[in-house]
Amino acid sequence: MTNANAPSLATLRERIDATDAELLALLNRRAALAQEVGELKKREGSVVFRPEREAQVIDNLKRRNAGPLKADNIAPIWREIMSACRALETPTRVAYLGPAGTFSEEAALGFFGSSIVRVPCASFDEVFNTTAAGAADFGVVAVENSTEGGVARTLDLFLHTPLSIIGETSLFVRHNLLRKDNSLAGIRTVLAHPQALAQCHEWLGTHLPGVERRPAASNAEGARLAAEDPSIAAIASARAGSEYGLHVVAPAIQDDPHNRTRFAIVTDPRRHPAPAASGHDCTSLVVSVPNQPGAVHDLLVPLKTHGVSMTRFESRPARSGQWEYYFYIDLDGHPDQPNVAAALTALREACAFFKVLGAYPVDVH
Ligand SMILES: O=C(O)C(=O)C[C@]1(C(=O)O)C=C[C@@H](O)C=C1
Repeated sequence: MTNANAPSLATLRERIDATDAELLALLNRRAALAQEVGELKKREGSVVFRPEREAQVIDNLKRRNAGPLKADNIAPIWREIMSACRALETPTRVAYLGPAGTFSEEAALGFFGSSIVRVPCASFDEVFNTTAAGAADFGVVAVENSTEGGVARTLDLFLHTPLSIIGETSLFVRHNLLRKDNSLAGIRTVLAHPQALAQCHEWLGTHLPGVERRPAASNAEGARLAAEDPSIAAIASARAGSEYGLHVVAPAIQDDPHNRTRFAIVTDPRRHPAPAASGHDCTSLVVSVPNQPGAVHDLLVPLKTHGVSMTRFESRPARSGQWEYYFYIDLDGHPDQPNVAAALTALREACAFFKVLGAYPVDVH
């Protein structure tokens, strides 16, 4: 059915062009304001990136959104806008596990937007070291996966690093089998990061039984090598596939269709102070308790007493050979809140080892 009174395609496009011109003028007005903010911060000697402010901007807009734009589209659009505005104030150098095409890179772009200076690294250790040495302003590291649990190396590095967490972001992780030839026949080796091999364990057992599974430094590194040798298949993102010119031989091969990975954003607290409270924050700590009866129970008492919710509790061996553990704990709230501050003080007293890894706005979608 056609409506004789409905505007034509040409008319609608003219209106879109006019609206885009208005949007462009508004975006430039916003960019000029951000430049002024940048100059003010330079005079004050304060840092440019304010994750709590960016979280609040997105939160406010989501609340005001009258549609038809979907609420889920607000965060990605404004992250890009703020990324472009931030870049006018100062460049943001971000270290992550490379090479191009990794999920870590996707997480970095999702959190900071695309107006960043990319600093791809060969390992999680290198991400920490590069950021601590000041060659990057921020690092992005995988912390936990919904299928595989905690990322052991990152958790171990958190123990002694001078860096703090200032943000988090999570990604839906869809793995694909990538190869130079568009078939499963003749694959002799599957290359991927050990986490990805584990997340696709069942699929590999069913579809490529007996094929060697070899760990790679990253999925994208596996894809790069698969582009050089048709007997190698890689498990990586579709983005990595296009980056290295590979076919998606089998899409979405992760055993859990809801597979997600959570990333932490780290920085040097001497150069970038902790984010102020945003109103919707998380505080991450790592603690150990004396190896005696009731010690873990005692750890939880201050949280109950002060009404602080725990959103994550994970243990890692302390490597003392004594069955001692470090506990990685996420609390709901920010140390600026009196009940959270009181719970932290009580916890510090109950623990043999106590380190606040950071307090930061929870991921906003
Ligand atoms: O409000 C600020 O502090 C700004 O610098 C502006 C702005 C923005 O574009 O809205 C940009 C960078 C900061 O991370 C936060 C917000």
